Amino acid sequence: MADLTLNEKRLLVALAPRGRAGAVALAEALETSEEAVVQYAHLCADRGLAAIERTVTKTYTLTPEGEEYRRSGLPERQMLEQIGEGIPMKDLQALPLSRIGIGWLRKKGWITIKNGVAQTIGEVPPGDDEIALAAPREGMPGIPDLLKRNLVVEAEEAAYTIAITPAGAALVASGLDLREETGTLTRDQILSGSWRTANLRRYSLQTPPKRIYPGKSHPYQRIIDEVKRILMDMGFVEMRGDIALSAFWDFDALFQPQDHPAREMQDTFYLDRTEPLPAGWEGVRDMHEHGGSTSSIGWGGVWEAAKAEQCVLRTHTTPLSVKYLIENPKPPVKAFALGRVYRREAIDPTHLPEFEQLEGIVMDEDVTFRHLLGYLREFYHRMGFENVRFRPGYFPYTEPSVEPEVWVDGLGWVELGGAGVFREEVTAPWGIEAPVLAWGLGISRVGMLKLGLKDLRQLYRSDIDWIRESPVIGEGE
Ligand SMILES: N[C@@H](Cc1ccccc1)C(=O)O
Repeated sequence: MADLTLNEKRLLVALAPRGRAGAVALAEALETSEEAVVQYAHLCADRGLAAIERTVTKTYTLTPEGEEYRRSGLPERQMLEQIGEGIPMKDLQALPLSRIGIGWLRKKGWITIKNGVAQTIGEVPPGDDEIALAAPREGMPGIPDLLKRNLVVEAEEAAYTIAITPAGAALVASGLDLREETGTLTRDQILSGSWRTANLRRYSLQTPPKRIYPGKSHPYQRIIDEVKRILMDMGFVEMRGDIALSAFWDFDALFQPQDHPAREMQDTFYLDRTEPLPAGWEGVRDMHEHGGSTSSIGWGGVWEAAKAEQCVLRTHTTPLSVKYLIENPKPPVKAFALGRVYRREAIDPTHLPEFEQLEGIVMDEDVTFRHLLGYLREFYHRMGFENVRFRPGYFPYTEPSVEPEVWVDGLGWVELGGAGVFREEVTAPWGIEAPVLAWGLGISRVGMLKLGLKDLRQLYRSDIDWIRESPVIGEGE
């Protein structure tokens, strides 16, 4: 029994001659608290050296009202003493305490009422309630009534009795080392060599340690970091940009017609501000109106600068790609952005008005649609999604376009965004000539799936228990 500490040994030694004793008495003998004794006893009990018995006693304290009645008698008793043999009801009602007393007098059958006169039944010995009120103790028959009348309150008190087991007694009989224990060695003890003779406290390998929760980032942030890491591993550089930008960048530069439904107020958050059009905007206007100098015929109609100048909260991260390509028009380009986007969605378990998108572009002399599918498949594989498939899609800025889907057990195919090859209508106004593969993928959905959540909103919670218990994802941690 090397792993008993001095405290448990002392408890056993104190217990041995008595066999069994109350924790309070033991605490006195060991000059410690009752709680400490119970704690040591539990450690002994775990090793089969002692047994603990817990008895709960109920105690009763009088309420102020109960205290008063204990002194002067219950209202019905006080009244009974005043009425004598008989009393007209209205005189009875005029007596002090009558509001409480009359009801009880009748209920207990101490009076009967005939023709407006209350008649007593003579002397009544104290009832169970009165006996209990004098000195309430557990088990008295009058207690429930006193509780109901709110004259006493009940409390529970636990008392512990500890008994030594034969194994415990044998251990004590075999002699226990009761020298002071050393928990942590000091420098002096090491230098002087006195550690050799010190009674070192042993480690208990059976006792489960207290759980500790070191600081860690939010589970969703971990996934975002993981996604960024994967893209960087795949050779992409990160692009960043503003959350608020003009509709020119969010829509027009992406060849989204000015009457496109996604541009409506009910789908997009418009800001009360405008931004001047950037240099080169005329190319975008021409593209919309007639296809510029390409073979495209554009959307036709008149392109309005005022609509393009309106600022919006970005509805996707794709404008970052166009801006980045304008600054880096020569291949090769491999860039990604992971950021928040905003749409006027009604909130439900799978829709939020703000969420994260992963945007990516690959521009090179001879990249094709097949490379695009390869990149997407590779990305999802690295994210842990084995099965990826592509369905034809439509976006005003890509041709061909696809919607990648991943298979999730229990959910089936889950759609995760869009992708395609940028149309000439997007790239030509800026003199970009090499093909550009592009995608915009919902990352909050991925986060939800990877964290096993059923509701997108849970991603943005800061529920501390959830965060504490959430597993650490990603490598290198
Ligand atoms: N921007 C699109 C996704 C997309 C990006 C790039 C190319 C094609 C599609 C969306 O929000 O859903």
